Amino acid sequence: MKTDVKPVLLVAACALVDPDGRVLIAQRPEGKPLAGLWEFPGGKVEPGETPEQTVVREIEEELGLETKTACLAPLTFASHAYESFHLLMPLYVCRRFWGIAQPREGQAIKWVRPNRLRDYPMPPADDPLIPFLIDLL
Ligand SMILES: Nc1nc2c([nH]c(=O)n2[C@@H]2O[C@H](COP(=O)(O)OP(=O)(O)OP(=O)(O)O)[C@@H](O)[C@H]2O)c(=O)[nH]1
Repeated sequence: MKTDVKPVLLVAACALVDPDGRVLIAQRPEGKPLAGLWEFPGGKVEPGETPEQTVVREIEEELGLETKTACLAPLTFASHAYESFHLLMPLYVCRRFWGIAQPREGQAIKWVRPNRLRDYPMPPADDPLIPFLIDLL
């Protein structure tokens, strides 16, 4: 039997929740893997960072929003085998952030009710996360 060894990639992502209980999703720009799919803000955990620090940094870089690690609550995680790596992605929820979300990297963004998330094609790793957001919100 062939053993399938893939590197584990740690990515931290966050569901930003607005006062109406809507969640922010961003569309991956052209030219990136999985372009056109909608995803939660976040990115790869860089050496020396905690996953919470990654989320705080990425939200600032991608959306111009400020938050703090203490404002992130863990909700669930994705564990998904992609072709060349295995994604491990904690999903945090954040209701306390400052600023107005502005797409800073050419991506489209949308605030969406969790029960409408299925209207937006997301990466396969994200599908199992949606029921947790529906239950929470
Ligand atoms: N941020 C984010 N990434 C996700 C989600 N779902 C999912 O499968 N991913 C995967 O996790 C990885 C995120 O890495 P990233 O956004 O930092 O990396 P990237 O591919 O844009 O590359 P780069 O930023 O190094 O250019 C990608 O492979 C992406 O497809 C999600 O909901 N949010």
